[in-house]
Amino acid sequence: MSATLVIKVGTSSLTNPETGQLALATIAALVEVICQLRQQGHPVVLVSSGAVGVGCTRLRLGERPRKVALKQAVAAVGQGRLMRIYDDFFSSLQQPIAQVLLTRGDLCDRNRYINASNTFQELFNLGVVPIVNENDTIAVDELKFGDNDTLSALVAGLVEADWLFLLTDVDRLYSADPRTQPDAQPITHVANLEELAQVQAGTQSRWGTGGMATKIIAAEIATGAGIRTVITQGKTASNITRILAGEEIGTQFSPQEQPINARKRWIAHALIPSGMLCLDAGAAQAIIQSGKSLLAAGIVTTQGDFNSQASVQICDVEGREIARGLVNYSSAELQQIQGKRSDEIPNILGYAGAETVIHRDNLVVTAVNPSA
Ligand SMILES: Nc1ncnc2c1ncn2[C@@H]1O[C@H](COP(=O)(O)OP(=O)(O)O)[C@@H](O)[C@H]1O
Ligand SMILES: N[C@@H](CCC(=O)OP(=O)(O)O)C(=O)O
Repeated sequence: MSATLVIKVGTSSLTNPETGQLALATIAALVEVICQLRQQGHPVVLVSSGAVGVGCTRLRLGERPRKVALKQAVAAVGQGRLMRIYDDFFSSLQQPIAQVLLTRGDLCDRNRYINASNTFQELFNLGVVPIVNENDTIAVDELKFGDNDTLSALVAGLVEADWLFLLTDVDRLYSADPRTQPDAQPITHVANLEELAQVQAGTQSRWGTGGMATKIIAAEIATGAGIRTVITQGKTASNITRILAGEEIGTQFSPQEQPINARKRWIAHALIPSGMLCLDAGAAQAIIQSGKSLLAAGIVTTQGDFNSQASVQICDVEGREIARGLVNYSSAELQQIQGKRSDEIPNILGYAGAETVIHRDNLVVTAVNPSA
C-alpha cells in the first residue's frame, strides 16, 4: 500500500554548521532513501531549505543576511546551486526531479491552490520527485510562509499526504533545547498538542529559521489534516524507512481523529486574515462547542477593512483566536449590524443580506484548547 510522503529537510542538516559547506554525505543518503521509497511506489515531495545558507557560503557571507533585498538575492544564488546538487545526485539514480517554488499567495487564492494541487498530482503521475522551497526571491513579508516547517505542513495538506517528516539536526523534540539544557527530557510521542504547553522551543541553530516552535506549529497543521508527523534526525535518512516500518524513532505526532477537510484547511492555514471579529462569551461558546454558523448578534467588535468573502480571525472577549472564517458581509456592513438580530439587518442595511455572517461550512475552529 503506497503512502504519500512529504519530507522536509532544514538548513541545519544540509550544511555543516561551522563551515557552511554542503553536507554532501547527508544529502546523498537522503537522495538514496527517497529513490528507494519511490521504487517502492510511494509518491514523495522533498521540501528543502538551504537556499539562503548555500547562497551565503557561495558568496562568502559569514551569517544570514538581515536586509530583505540581500536575503532575496542570496537565496536566488543558493537555490540554483542547491538544485544543481540535487539534480546531480538524483540523476545518478535515474530519478527525475522538479523545482517548485511557492509563495503564500499561491496557496491563498483558491484557484491557484487547486492549480498547485493538480500540478503536484501530474508530477506524481510522471514519477517525478518535486523539490519545494519558498520563493524567497520574490516573497514579500506580508505574503511569506516565513519558514519551511510551515510550508511543508501546508504542502502536506495540499497533496493529502499520509506522513510529514521534519528532518533537523537533533534526533527528536525535547522538553527544552538539549544544546543549552543537557537535562532536557526527550519526547517520543505526542497524542495531543496540549501536552507540549511547557516545552521550551524557541532557540534555533546558527543557520536554521524556525527552531522547534515552527516544527510544533507544522505538526499542529499537519495532524489537524490527518497527517502523521515525525521530527527526526536529518543526517540519518534511513530512519524514515525504519519509522515507516513501525519503529518508534524521533518524536511522532498522532494525526487528529477527525481531520478537517481540504476547504477548511485552506481557510485555517493558507489564507491570511484581513480582519478580526470579537464575540461575546455565548457566541464564542456556540462556535467552539457546536460548530454553529456565526450570526451578527454575537459580534461585539469588528476590526480591519475588508470585503465580503474575506478571511477573518474570530476571537473571544479576551482577544484570543478561537476560529477563522469567510465573511458574508464587508467590515463596513458589520460595523452597522454587529450585535443586532438577523431580522433587523434588512432595515439597517436597506437590503436583505445573508442570514449568517459566517456560514458553518466556511468556519474552522482553531482554538488549541477548545474546551477552555
Ligand atoms: N525543545 C527543543 N527540542 C529540540 N531542539 C530544540 C528545542 N528547542 C530549540 N531547539 C533547537 O532547534 C534546532 C532545530 O531548529 P532549526 O535550527 O530551525 O533547524 P532546521 O534548520 O532543521 O529547521 C535544534 O538545533 C535545537 O538547537
Ligand atoms: N526558504 C528558506 C528556508 C528557511 C527555513 O525555514 O530554513 P530552516 O529553518 O533551515 O528549514 C531557505 O531556503 O533558506
